[in-house]
Amino acid sequence: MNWSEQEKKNSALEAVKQIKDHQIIGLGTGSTAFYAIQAVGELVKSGMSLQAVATSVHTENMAAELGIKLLKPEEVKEIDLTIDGADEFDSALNLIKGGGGALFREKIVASLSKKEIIIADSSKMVERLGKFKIPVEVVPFGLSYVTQQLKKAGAICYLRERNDKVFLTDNQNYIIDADFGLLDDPAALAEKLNQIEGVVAHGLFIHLATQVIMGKGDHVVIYDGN
Ligand SMILES: O=C[C@H](O)[C@H](O)[C@H](O)COP(=O)(O)O
Repeated sequence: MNWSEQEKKNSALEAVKQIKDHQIIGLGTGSTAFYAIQAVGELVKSGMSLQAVATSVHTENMAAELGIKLLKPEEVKEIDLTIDGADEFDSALNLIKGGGGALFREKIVASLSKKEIIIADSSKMVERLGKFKIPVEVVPFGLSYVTQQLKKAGAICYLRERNDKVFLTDNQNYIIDADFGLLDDPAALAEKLNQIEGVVAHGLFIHLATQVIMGKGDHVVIYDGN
């Protein structure tokens, strides 16, 4: 296992230690969340009674294979603890998420969660957010309008593709990867993006993370939010 995979795994295993019996757990999406989902599967196998809400179809499938009992978000009032990855985080624990396209469900699950733990390898920590383009999920009907509005706001826009086809999210929407450069004020930009009709969700997660657990070499560093 290379160093970044080891950091991902260490951060995931550290986060999973916070899970208690009978909790409802939010399961993230991506290559870091993968290790956490595996570890939750182990806890269930060892006899813990856990239920989970998944943030993507991919995670849903993985959890089902591991025998983790799944709930739909509409069936829960709140989630005790969510463990998810991020593409970037800063010292205020603001995040960019959505590299895998799961941002909308991830944001709903994060918003339902009493505790949102972000797990990451050390490459994800940045001084200023924005090197990673901001994923913006858009209803196909609104593509042209939203693209124009993002450009007006200063972004260079890339419609996400996969295998030479337009990428579709689990919600059958498109993703525009919006390059705003390095951000001076992520919260202000998040507010601006929230105002655009046709935007389902964007990848700026402001004040949603309770804690970031970052793998660094062979240990982990824990950052707590305010
Ligand atoms: O849509 C995907 C999610 O936001 C992921 O949590 C994020 O892209 C980080 O993924 P990874 O752990 O694979 O770097």
